[in-house]
Amino acid sequence: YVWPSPQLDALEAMRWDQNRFGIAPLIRPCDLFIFGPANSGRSNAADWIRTAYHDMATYNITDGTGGMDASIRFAAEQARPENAGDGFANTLNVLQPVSNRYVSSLLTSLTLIRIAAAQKLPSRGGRLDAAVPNQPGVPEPQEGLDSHVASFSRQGFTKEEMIGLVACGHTFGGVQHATFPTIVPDLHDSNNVDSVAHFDTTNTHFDNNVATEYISGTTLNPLVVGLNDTTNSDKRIFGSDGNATMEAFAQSPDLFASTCANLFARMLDTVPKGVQLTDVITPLPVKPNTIKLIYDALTETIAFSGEVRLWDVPANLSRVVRMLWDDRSGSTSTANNITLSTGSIIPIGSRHTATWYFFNLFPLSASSGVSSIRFVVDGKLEDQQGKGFAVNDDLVFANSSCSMPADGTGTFDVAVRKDVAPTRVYLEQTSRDSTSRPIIVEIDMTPKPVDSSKAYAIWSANVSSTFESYTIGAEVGGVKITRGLGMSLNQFGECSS
Ligand code: HEM
Repeated sequence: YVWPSPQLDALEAMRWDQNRFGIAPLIRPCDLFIFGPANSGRSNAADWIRTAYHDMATYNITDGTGGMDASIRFAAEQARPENAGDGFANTLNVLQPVSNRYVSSLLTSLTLIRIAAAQKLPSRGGRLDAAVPNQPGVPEPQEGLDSHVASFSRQGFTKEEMIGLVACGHTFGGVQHATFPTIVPDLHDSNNVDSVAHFDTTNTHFDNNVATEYISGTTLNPLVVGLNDTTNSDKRIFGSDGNATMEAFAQSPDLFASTCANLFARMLDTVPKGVQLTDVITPLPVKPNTIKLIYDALTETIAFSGEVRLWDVPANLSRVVRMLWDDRSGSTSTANNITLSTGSIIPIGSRHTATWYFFNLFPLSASSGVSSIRFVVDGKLEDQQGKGFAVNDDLVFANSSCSMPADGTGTFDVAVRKDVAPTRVYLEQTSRDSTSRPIIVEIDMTPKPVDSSKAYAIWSANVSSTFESYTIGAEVGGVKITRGLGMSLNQFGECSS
């Protein structure tokens, strides 16, 4: 995709740049469980994967209802017997706060699956959080094989795919005594105080041991060798094709990994009818980030700062990264270039690196502004195949914005370029609706008297929090536009009176 695209930029960062933008600390080490002691026997990873499946399993391929839409966040869904346990509430407690106008509540859980299961799994965005709970439909262990086959068929999976998906899910975690006391007894194990009977011996890792142990007859999977045969659903499912699929998985870790990557991708992309997923999101080789423009009316300048990420470039301390920019008229003066500060290298798992270069607050003439930037990396031009990286200087925060620490309030000033003529300018604040979906609340701004000697006019609004982050919104020619990096008042000075 072409940068900038606020939604794809956010999804790309969440998917690929986990160390900087999100959830890596919640899944490393693999057995991390933040809702209980280290010896609980449980893990965040297992909870999140089960959550993703239970969210999807309501899908009805006939009418396109249900599917991946974060409806599992509704208490009414979590209260159903098919959703026994606190794993869903735990998952949502962690992931919902990370969601925003561009990233749905369950996206991070999906991201985790992609990271855990197969880095190469294609990743798409565009899922939407449901407004109401879905119909029930998650399979339960006491059901017979025919019922499970019918259930997976309704979800869009064949019998063979059912065997695969269950094996791929059940390489993580296990069955808890507290939730399923008739399947798992109290284990009286000080290394597993929640008495979780794990599906395989490597329950926090993605590997084919669920299959090798099943085929070799050493499995302790409680849904295969449980004392009550009625709830041995994995035994019935795994054996339903004469063990052909499980044999093949046991013989080939690669086949297991690639099959699971496919099936997980299918599971994650099973969305309600009408939801349009994006193209596969791949990491941008060169990605500007945190581009910040701040107008100063006293000096008629714009302070300009930001950073750029180079993806998967070799470590090289002597690399020279320069930035060139076009002013608003599109012309590039040879003076419009700067060498960026030496990068910091952030490993992304064991497979990728992100190397960051920075530029800091240098003033541009407000009458010339900036329209586009490009980079030169060790002499090679990086400009999105000639398109450049567009930068908007039409609506920017003004440094006359100020806070009053005494009462935690303050004033935002937004500078509006005089040729723009918006009918409305407002601050955008992210809030939640009654079902916890992110929504944007608009705080109207009022124009100040115009100073004809300046390139920008100022619009103002008082806000009651110096910590809340706002972006800029405006209506121009009947169209709503969003601008700016989110900023809070405590990033500006104190008000003088
Ligand atoms: C017939 C189909 C299935 C049945 C009857 C079934 C049943 C169960 C049961 C009873 C548990 C124990 C939950 C607990 O104690 O908290 C469980 C755990 C789990 N299931 Fe399934 N499951 C099925 C399919 C799947 C699929 C398709 C996936 C994923 C693709 C999946 C992923 C998981 C995971 C990751 C756990 C471990 C949760 C944890 O340890 O916290 N399951 N399953």
